[in-house]
Order: sequence, then structure tokens, then C-alpha cells
Amino acid sequence: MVTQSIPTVDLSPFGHENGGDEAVKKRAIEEVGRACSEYGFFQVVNHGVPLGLLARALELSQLFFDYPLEEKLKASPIPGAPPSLGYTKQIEHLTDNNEYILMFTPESSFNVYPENPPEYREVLREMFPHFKKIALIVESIISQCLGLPPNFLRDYNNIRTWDVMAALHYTPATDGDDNVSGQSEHKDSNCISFVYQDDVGGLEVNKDGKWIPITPNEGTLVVNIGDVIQVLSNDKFKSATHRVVRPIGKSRNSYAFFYNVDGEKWVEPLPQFTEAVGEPPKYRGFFYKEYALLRLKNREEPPARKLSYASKF
Ligand SMILES: O=C(O)CCC(=O)C(=O)O
Ligand SMILES: [Fe+2]
Repeated sequence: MVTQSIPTVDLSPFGHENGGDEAVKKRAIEEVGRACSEYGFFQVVNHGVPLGLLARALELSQLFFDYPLEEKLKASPIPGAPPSLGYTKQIEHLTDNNEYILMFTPESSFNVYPENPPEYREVLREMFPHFKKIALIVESIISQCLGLPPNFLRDYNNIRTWDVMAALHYTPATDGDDNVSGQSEHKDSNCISFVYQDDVGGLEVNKDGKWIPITPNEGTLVVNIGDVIQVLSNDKFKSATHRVVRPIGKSRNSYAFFYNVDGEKWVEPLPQFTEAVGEPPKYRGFFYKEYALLRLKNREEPPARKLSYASKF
């Protein structure tokens, strides 16, 4: 049996300030386009995020999450701060068994950092702008493979205050555990997500009803399309369903960067994928903050276009 895997794209030609081989770039853009319409997922190598930093960040996560709960709770979110920045452990009775630290851009005063290990705070702060940089590159590639100008999504989505980074930890499943879920199946509501996972594995993407495991590789970042791109592109690119399965006997650490749109942003299928090509919009428009709130409460899909005349279209 051939094991399916998601496509891997080399980003080295995009790292140059003044160019990079145009033909190689064009091929990479085509590959990303195929991956986004077939899988909603791909992997990138030569992404420019220093591998030493990623490795150190995973080590520090392991040290932090190994502390007693009491120590970890010292980094609890400030009550009322959006959206629970700092350390959170999923409530025991929930299906998903994970704990995490969330942070906004290092400039944000809402962030709550762990005091220990002492180096952790600086490493978390250092990681964020690297993810942001790679997100801008991938965003431009996605604009191009949607047939839009390279800066289209960047101009549409120019407020960076809703980007979120998560350091995630999954406790090991035990033999005979009837729940091995780390994160149950879901789609990401944001624009584009980036995941760096340790060598334990467990991230899986659903394609045509089958779960494809994403094999960890220390040089690789996983990229997936979120609901915002699915809606803007009127389903040209799909936000793929994925999940995390907890491996037996091994704890797992990962980092996720959720490249987002601002809460005040109005999101609806772009005319390029509707009027211009004679396709009806598949979604009605929404302010992103309303959708983000809805997704916090439940795991609904983007609001489908209602067929009644009373709807927006
Ligand atoms: O931990 C991972 O590998 C993926 C996390 C994820 O899918 C999410 O937080 O939305
Ligand atoms: Fe996700």
C-alpha cells in the first residue's frame, strides 16, 4: 500500500530580498496551488525560521509543561484579556487532552509569559516575528496561486494584531485509553496556519474521508489553509479538516502560528471568484470577530449562503 503524504514545497527562492529564480518560483507557486485545492495542506522546507531556535523552543516547552500545575498556573491569563493569552489547560472532561500557552505579537501588553524556565519568555518572543515573516511570504504565494496580484492578500489583510502563536503540549495516551484525542477534528477559522511539531507525530489531515498522518521532519513547517481563505476564494481553496492523535506513551509538543485577519475585517467571497466568473457566492459576508466568537462557542462551518430571498444576496 502506498502511504499518501502532503506535498512539500521548497521556499528557498522566495527568501531573497531581490528576487530568486523566477522559473523556480513559478513552479513552487503552482505546487502550492495544487496542494491548497487538493489537500488544503502542504509542508515547506528552507522556510527561513532558524532550526536551532525551533528545537530550543520545543525543549523549553517540554521543561515548562513538565512543571507541576501550580507553577504553570502562574502564567494564567489576565481575566477578561482577549483571547485567554498565557497558560491554559483544557478542562478535564473535554474530549481534547492538551494544554497550551497563547501569545499575541511580543509588542502586546496582554501577553502573559511563564517565569520559568527563565529563557522561555525570550525564546517565545523571538519565535513570533519569524513566523510572521514566513506567513507574509506564504500569503504572497497564495495570492499568486489564486491568480491575484502578489500583494493582494497583504493589502486586504494589513492589520496584524489578531495573529496568535500557541505552544501546545499533549499528554501521552496510555495503552487501552479509550480517548486518544489531542485535538478532535476541526478546521482552523483564521487565514493561514503554520505548525512545527516535534518528532513524535500525531497530526493528521483528512482527505476524501481518509486520515493522512503528517510525518514530522525537523526541517519542515506544516502549512494549512483556514476558513478565511476558503470563504474569500469561494471554495477554490479548502480549509482542511485535521486532528491531533495522542501517541501512546509519548508526550508531544508543537507550535502553531495562526496568521489571522483583524476582527473588524469584513470577509466574503471576492468578486474575482464570483461575479467575474459567473459563480454565485457560497458564503454570506461576516465580520471576522463575529465568526471568531461563533467558532469559540461551537465548531460551526462558515455561514453558508442562505437560499432565501431575505438573505444578503
Ligand atoms: O498541534 C498540532 O500539531 C496542531 C494544532 C492545531 O491543529 C490547532 O491548534 O489548531
Ligand atoms: Fe488546527
